Amino acid sequence: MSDNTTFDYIVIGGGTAGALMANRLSADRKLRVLLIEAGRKDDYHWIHIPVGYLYCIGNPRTDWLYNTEPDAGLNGRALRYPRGKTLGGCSSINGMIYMRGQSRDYEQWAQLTGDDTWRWNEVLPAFMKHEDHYLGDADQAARRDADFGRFHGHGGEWRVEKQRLRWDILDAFAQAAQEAGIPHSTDFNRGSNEGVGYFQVNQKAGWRWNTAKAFLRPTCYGRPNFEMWTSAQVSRLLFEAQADGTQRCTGVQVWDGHEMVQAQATREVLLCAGAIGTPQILQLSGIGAADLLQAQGITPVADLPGVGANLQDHLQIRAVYKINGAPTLNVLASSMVGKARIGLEYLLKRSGPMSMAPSQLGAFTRSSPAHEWPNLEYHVQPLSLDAFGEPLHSFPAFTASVCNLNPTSRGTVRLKSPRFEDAPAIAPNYLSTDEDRQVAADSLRVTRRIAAQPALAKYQPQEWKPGVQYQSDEDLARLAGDIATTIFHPVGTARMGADGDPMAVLDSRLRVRDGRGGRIGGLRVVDASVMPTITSGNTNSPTLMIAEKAAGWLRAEAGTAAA
Ligand SMILES: Cc1cc2nc3c(=O)[nH]c(=O)nc-3n(C[C@H](O)[C@H](O)[C@H](O)COP(=O)(O)OP(=O)(O)OC[C@H]3O[C@@H](n4cnc5c(N)ncnc54)[C@H](O)[C@@H]3O)c2cc1C
Repeated sequence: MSDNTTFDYIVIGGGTAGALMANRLSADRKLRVLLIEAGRKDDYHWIHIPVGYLYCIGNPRTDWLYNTEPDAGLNGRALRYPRGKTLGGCSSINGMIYMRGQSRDYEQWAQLTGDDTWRWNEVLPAFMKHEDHYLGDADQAARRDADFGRFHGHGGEWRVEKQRLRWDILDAFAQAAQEAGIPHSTDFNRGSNEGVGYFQVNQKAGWRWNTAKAFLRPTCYGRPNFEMWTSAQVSRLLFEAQADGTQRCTGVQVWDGHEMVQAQATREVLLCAGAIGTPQILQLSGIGAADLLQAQGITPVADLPGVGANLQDHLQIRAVYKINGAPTLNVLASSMVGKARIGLEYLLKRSGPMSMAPSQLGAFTRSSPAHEWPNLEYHVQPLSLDAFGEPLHSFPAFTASVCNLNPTSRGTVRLKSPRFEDAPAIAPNYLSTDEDRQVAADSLRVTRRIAAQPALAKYQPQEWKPGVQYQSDEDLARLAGDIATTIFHPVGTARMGADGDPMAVLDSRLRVRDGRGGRIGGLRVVDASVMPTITSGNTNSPTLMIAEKAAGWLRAEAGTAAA
């Protein structure tokens, strides 16, 4: 920590969005940038070996170890709710799937905010700016199609690769999905992700590619205008009343593990603490629903009921099929010999199950013909278990996990106490609308239709969960509540929205509103919490896109856009 604790920008959270923000802002040597991360550096081997997510989730070295409140839609179950607590944030423990969502998601954001900057054609360049797609590599020229350059970037920091392993059972599932009418897809990232195919992943040569490696390590660490505090948790924001009666965020208060310290920002504080951390910090700082704050003894700075509301997540319903005659991880990893073979393959070739993203095969389709766009995403895995953190089953099986991409259920993140050390109450309220329960039941029927196709017949799939005896809408929705879990995509808890929208926490340029029609100066939120609606896919790369756009605006405002 340097003696001078005054910076141009302070970035709170060195996760997905925060790492990119810190990189882009500190690229201008005239700007002093401080990055504050509650977790430690990402120098832990299981972060970098792809299969290591199994050992990072539930591990205090890398995970905040949150749990949800008991959830009525899940028949009273509470879920483990992992969030990355290390440099790279969730990108250090996530499933590495590279997915932008669907063009309609961004058209909807533009409509909800009244700002065309969020339209698909306007966000596409921000996705591409930091992309380093393997098909752009010189030796891949023959494999590119004519449209590749319209949709993909090369030479940026964010590496996208194809996976390094395939499984017979997943190939058969892909074939069965096509027999059930889902087209084959080689690229889920061109605006419509409809189809079935292997996911592309954020890996480089068989290692996880997190945002710390992409945006911090090669560049920021060597910049004299960049400072980073790790194991440092922001406890609240600092404000000063201005002569015109408005409030300005002037800095942060930080617990450095020994004492409370402060840092000041002359330009802006960027809140990039994620969909749980960001509403928690805002509420601790007096920005939130006034009644909630007062109940915790916190003096409101801005009465914004949208802070911590609008929590949206994808709920994955994990149907398990026992099979015969194909290798699955359940069996391969059950013996010492199998484990040794897996280890050796990774050591020698950086391939095999240790290089495996948790889900390799994906599919996007509709729960019923009434849906104009695909509203379901499949993550198909050559393994099965009762719950993450539990051992693999001893019998050969695959899991066809399906999630509703556009849930209408909304949850909350609310302080339980005014102490920054205490986790907030996370209540996703899964399956709390009739529409979501109907989609859950219909999605399990789509899974059954795929499993019944000829391509899978030779493996004799038997539905182990939820079980063929359950057929009615009511049974299937209830059973979904038993076998479903988060797919780790909380968003929307400090959402942007148009002027006059009482639940909008931010304007469309991510500035924090003051609850009286104005803005709080010097403060923006830049992370997954800003999304008004969840994207129709995995949420990491959309969060990077948001940060790329915000960084562009800040650099333009600082007069250094071209630097
Ligand atoms: C297990 C798992 C699997 C996933 N799989 C995928 C996938 O395959 N593909 C995909 O696209 N998405 C996936 N996601 C989701 C995706 O990773 C997230 O949506 C994305 O990383 C969110 O980025 P963020 O910047 O909003 O937050 P984060 O990446 O969570 O960053 C927030 C950072 O802020 C820090 N922080 C929080 N509070 C404080 C504080 N008070 N003081 C200082 N620092 C603080 C945190 O420690 C963290 O480093 C997954 C997520 C998880 C957890």
